[in-house]
This record gives sequence, structure tokens and C-alpha cells, in this order.
Amino acid sequence: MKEADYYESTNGVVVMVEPYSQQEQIQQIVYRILDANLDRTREGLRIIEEWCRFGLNNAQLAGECKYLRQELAKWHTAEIRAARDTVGDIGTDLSHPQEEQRASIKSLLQANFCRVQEALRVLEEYGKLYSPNMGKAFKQMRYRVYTLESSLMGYQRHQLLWRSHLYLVTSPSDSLFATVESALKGGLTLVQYRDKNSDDTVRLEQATRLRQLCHAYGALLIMNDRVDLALAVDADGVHLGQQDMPIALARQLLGPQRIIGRSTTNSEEMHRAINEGADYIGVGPIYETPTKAGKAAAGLEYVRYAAQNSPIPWFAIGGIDANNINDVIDAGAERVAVVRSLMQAEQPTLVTQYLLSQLNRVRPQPEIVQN
Ligand SMILES: Cc1ncc(COP(=O)(O)OP(=O)(O)O)c(N)n1
Ligand SMILES: Cc1nc(C(=O)O)sc1CCOP(=O)(O)O
Ligand SMILES: [Mg+2]
Repeated sequence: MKEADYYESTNGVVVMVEPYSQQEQIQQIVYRILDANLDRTREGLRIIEEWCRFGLNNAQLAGECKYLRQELAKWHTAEIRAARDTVGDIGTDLSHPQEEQRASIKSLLQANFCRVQEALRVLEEYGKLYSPNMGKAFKQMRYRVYTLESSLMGYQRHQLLWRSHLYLVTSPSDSLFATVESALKGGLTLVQYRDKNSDDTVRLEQATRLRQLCHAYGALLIMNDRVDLALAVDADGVHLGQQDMPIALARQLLGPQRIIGRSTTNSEEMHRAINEGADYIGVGPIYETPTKAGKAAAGLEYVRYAAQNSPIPWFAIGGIDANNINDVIDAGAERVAVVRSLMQAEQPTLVTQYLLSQLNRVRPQPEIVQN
């Protein structure tokens, strides 16, 4: 027989309380686990929702977060809430040093997706002890959160691509990382890792470091030529030339969220790339360049054509530097890609700032003739 506990209530009456049986104690523990993880999931979703709403102005993504929060609330019953024991919870003081620091919105979002997914997994497993439907409901919710993560991260990437006006394509260099970091400090948001000759081991190692560096500055990293390496280093996308993998195949391998760029030299290649689903195109070479020796210049005429006809972001490339960038801009370019201008610069931060200042300059609009 269980022994009763006695306690004195506030009005002085001594009340006899039956202690929990072992089974009831386990049930209370399960309720506490469910309570803590329902809260954790809701909080994480709220943090993600605020970015969708205020950061991205995206009603659809914010609506999905809100819907998931409301679904969670339905499971947060009074009996689960009643099991809460904040004072006796040894976990409330535990935090990881990384929780105190977030390098960027991207890492903040990733940390919270991770937290939500972990908590949903806990809810799925312990929920099975509460009701068979609870386990199923949280399994479905976990898949919806994966889809949300993929849409949001892909959306972020594409937004940043559209906001990027200067694109650094790297060349092999002893000071590769220092140069890229210096340009990132100047405001660069788009980098392509291009190394035509090194072994894959070197490419993997360098591209991984570059991806970490770019993401720490909130910039995108694109891999030149190689879809497999783009996936291996978790790059934001791939740049494919006319001789590289077809866009449709790359899309199958990379999925809808990663970026695919295509080089074009003339209007026919431009329209084909757009129809095949490229996210951006390279337009060039504008001028002949030793970086791509032997390739005839497409010239400013092609820049004028792209300015009139490309509905997707396009980057003028080939022989562009601080001296001629204004000619390229005057022909209609709003975005430019460079190799030597930054890779060989003594002060890449300053050159980046200068190139960006020219690209961001508000240009006088053609005069409107009044009748
Ligand atoms: C932005 C951008 N535009 C064009 C190219 C050239 O790509 P490709 O024709 O495949 O030549 P390689 O770079 O592979 O030599 C590019 N890389 N980036
Ligand atoms: C890699 C590349 N692709 C080009 C194209 O036209 O497709 S031009 C080019 C090299 C651009 O180098 P720089 O800025 O040093 O002239
Ligand atoms: Mg190529």
C-alpha cells in the first residue's frame, strides 16, 4: 500500500495527498518532456516566422510557420501544461556557447530549424506514449518543417543573387582566402570558386573553406563547372559553361533551391539558357582577356542586347576593370563579374567598394519628352 503525504494548505487545513504511483510518475515525466518540447518547437517557429514576415515580407512562408504553431497549440493540453516544473528543471540553466553568438541571419535560421526539428523528433517519439495520433501528427509536422526550411533557405539564396551586383570569380592564388575576405569586407556578396587545374582534394578543401568564409559574411559561394563538388561542399550553386553539364541534369541533381548559372556569348545562347531554367547568365567576354585567352570578344553590343532582353540577372564578364566599368554600365549592365580586377588588386576591399559604388550609382534616366 502507498504511504500518504501530508501538507498544510494556506488556510491551515491539513490535507492528505496520495503520492503518485510509479506509472503516474512516469506519465508526469512524459508530460514534462512533451511540455518542454512543445514550447521549444513553438519558440523556434516564432523566431523563423518573424524573419519571414519582417525580413522577407513573405506572407506564404510566415503563414506556414503560423499554421504549424497553431497545430502545435492543439496538442498542448491542460494536463500536459500542468506537469510543468520550471523550478525543478535542471535544463533551464544549460546553454551552449554557440547559442550566445550568431554570425548571420542564415546561421540564426539554421540553428532554429535544427532546434525545431530536434524537438519535433522528441515529440514524435514520446508522443506515441501519449496517443498514437500524436506520434503521427509530429512526424508529418517534421516533414513540413523540412520543406519550409528548404523553401526558405532557397528563397534567401535567390534573393541574395538578385541583390548581388558584383561577382568575384577566383583564380588560383597563394593569397586566395585573404583576397576573398578582403573583397567580402568591401561588400561583395557573390563569389565563384574557379580552379581549372588543381586536384579534387585541393578543390574540396579550398571550396569548403571558401564556403565557410562566404557564409560568415552572408555571401554566396558558387562552384565553377562541377555539380558534384558543389554538392560535396554544400555550395549555393554551380556555374556551367556551354560545354559543361546540361542545365536540366544539373537541376535534377541540385534541386530547385540551389543556383545554376550559364555562360553565354550571343543572343541564341542567352535565350536557350533562360528557357532551360538558368537562374542567372554570364554575358561575355565583353573585352578580350588573358584569363580566357583565345575567346573572341562579344563586345558592348551584346551588353545592350542583354539589357533589353534578359528577364533574369546577368553579369557582364571579361576584361572589366575600374577604368572601363562605366562604359559597360553605360551600355546597360547593372551587374559585373571580374577575375583579375580583384584577384590581382593590392587592396581588394577598396576596389570592391569602388566597383560597387559605380554599379550602385543612380543613373540619370533617359529624358521624357513632354508634348
Ligand atoms: C559569371 C561567369 N560567366 C562566365 C564564366 C565562364 O564559364 P565557362 O564558359 O564554363 O568557362 P570556365 O570558367 O569554365 O573556364 C564563368 N566562369 N563565370
Ligand atoms: C572566366 C571567364 N569567362 C568569360 C566568358 O566570357 O565566359 S570571361 C572570363 C574571364 C574574366 O576574367 P577577367 O575579369 O580577368 O578578364
Ligand atoms: Mg566551365
